[in-house]
Amino acid sequence: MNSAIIQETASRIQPLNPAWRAQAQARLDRLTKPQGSLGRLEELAAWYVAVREDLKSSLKKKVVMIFAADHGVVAEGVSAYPQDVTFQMVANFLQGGAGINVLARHVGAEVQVVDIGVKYDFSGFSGLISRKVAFGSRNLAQEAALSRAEAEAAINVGIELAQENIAAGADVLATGEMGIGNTTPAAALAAVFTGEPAATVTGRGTGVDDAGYRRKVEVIERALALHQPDPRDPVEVLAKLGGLEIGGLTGLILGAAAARRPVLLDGFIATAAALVAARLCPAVSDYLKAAHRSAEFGHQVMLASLGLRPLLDLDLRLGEGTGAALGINLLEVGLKIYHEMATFAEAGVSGKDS
Ligand SMILES: O=C(O)c1ccc[n+]([C@@H]2O[C@H](COP(=O)([O-])O)[C@@H](O)[C@H]2O)c1
Ligand SMILES: Cc1cc2nc[nH]c2cc1C
Repeated sequence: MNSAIIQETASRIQPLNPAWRAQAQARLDRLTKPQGSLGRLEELAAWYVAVREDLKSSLKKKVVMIFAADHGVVAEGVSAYPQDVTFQMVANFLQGGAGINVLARHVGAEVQVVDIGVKYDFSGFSGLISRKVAFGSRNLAQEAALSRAEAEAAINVGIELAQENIAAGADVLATGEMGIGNTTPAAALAAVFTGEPAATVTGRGTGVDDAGYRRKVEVIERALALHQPDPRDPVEVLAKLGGLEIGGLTGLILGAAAARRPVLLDGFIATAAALVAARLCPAVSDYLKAAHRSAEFGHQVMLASLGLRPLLDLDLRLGEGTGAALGINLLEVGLKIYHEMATFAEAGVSGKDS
């Protein structure tokens, strides 16, 4: 049933119609500036218009969705922090004290926190979206991180939450995640989908030392040798290598694109989810902007394979959706330029050919 929903959602995603982008660019070219001089702010505005298929489209409701989950692979010593930080940070998000809360407040975005697979019982917590598929994934170095049914359920959670948010008026969705250990499955997914060796797409995550880094690369190599994942079956790859939050983000991306809503990608883990989504439906990348290039080694390789050029390069490697939140600001600025700047005719300024 979930697999049919995933297929149906992917089948509704259409490549962007370039006529909308061209019409938006025609207006941008009439504004009082040398043509193209607002660079990527113009690109963002034209992209948003093309995604929404509306020359008057506004950007009001902005949502950052944080999917949180745990990872059995932490038993291999691949993170610099203990697993409990996942649930502790979920509590911090709900109290408004995390980095993402500060940045989301700054850009006027709502933060939603989804328990899709944290190894903790949150009964009694308020404000949390409870969509737990399992109490964490299993250790991908030893066995499949998820069953295929769990992977599909996680993707389906993301699709449903995208649909609910869009029905409630969300204009843009920003990806967030929290999960101690999740740069390991993200790097493993990157290796499978880009075809690069593990060492080329693996970084230090929360900051493992040299020995931890060597262990991490070795764990990923072992997992790839064990599972022999076939990139032509992206859901199976996700199941073997994991991450329930990565599955949730995959669904969020698919659900948003199917409903013509733009998605701002955060860093390394969000981009791993985008790789899964793009294998399910290549046209999905039309609906994505990479908000930033993470300092996590290997992120650039993933972005290049998706054909995405990051907007910001701030050496961020926090996750949570922090880079994506900053991208919201740029998108909003691009649209303000598009809507509010005077044209040459309105301002009585001489154009290039007059
Ligand atoms: O978004 C990124 O590029 C990013 C890069 C490195 C680390 N993180 C965050 O750090 C956690 C994963 O790091 P690790 O070392 O535990 O695998 C997880 O909670 C992510 O949100 C995020
Ligand atoms: C404290 C902390 C906050 C985080 N936010 C996202 N990943 C994180 C990892 C740690 C360790």
